[in-house]
Amino acid sequence: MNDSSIDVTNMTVAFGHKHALSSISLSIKSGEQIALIGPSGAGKTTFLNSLAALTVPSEGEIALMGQNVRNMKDPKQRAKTIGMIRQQFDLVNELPVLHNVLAGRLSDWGLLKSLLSLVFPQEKQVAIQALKKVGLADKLYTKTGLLSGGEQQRVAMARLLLQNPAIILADEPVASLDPARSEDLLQMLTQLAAEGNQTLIASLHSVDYALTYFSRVIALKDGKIYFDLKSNDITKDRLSELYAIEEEQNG
Ligand SMILES: Nc1ncnc2c1ncn2[C@@H]1O[C@H](COP(=O)(O)OP(=O)(O)OP(=O)(O)O)[C@@H](O)[C@H]1O
Repeated sequence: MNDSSIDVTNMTVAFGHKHALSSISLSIKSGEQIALIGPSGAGKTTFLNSLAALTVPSEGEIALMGQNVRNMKDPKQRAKTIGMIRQQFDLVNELPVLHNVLAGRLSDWGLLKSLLSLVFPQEKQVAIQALKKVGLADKLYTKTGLLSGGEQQRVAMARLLLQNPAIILADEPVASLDPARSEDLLQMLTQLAAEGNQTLIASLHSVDYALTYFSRVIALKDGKIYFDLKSNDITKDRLSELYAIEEEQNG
């Protein structure tokens, strides 16, 4: 049975006196696709970073595939469990596209073999297949830094295909893309995750994209869950309340 579930219990993340997240509890089943929305500063990035073990909660527990994240020390196991696409893509600009995609195998192979892997034809074929899937087969040997933002995002997705984690986290994956490319990327990301039976959580600033591409939407506000609903059940009023700018009460 392919388990890629997530269970968060009473998670609080504090930065000094500031509570970026307060007592968050939720469960996500294997294969669910979830959009994370909410105003700036609501805690979306902090939530994703906590699942990826990049931020350590001050209280509470996170279980990925039934295992406590705190005990997941082995980088190989972590890479098989969680993969993250971030706004800055984390690609090496000086290297060709193909090398960046093969870096998806880094945790399996170590740096040297990943870089040398181009001499192993079958590994190269796997990377080429991934690049074909994201529509970049003609850019194998292009220097990654010369690609547009949208193309670089696709390289990051191809790398994720090679890493093949059980859970995919995407932090504002379309932030730097125009509307057509944003739709294209979200379509591809949700389709690839569905094909791989991977759990997907993507934070998005666009409510339209959240409602179009995701069946469940979790809204954060001031570090708390504001709502956790099926897309079909979300009303305009709830969204207006979520994004309302609260006036400072003076005097
Ligand atoms: N390393 C940090 N140190 C101190 N405060 C932080 C740190 N990281 C986040 N915060 C604070 O925690 C809160 C949540 O930030 P977070 O980046 O998670 O929000 P977000 O919902 O992702 O925002 P945005 O949509 O603007 O990216 C904010 O008030 C932010 O200033």
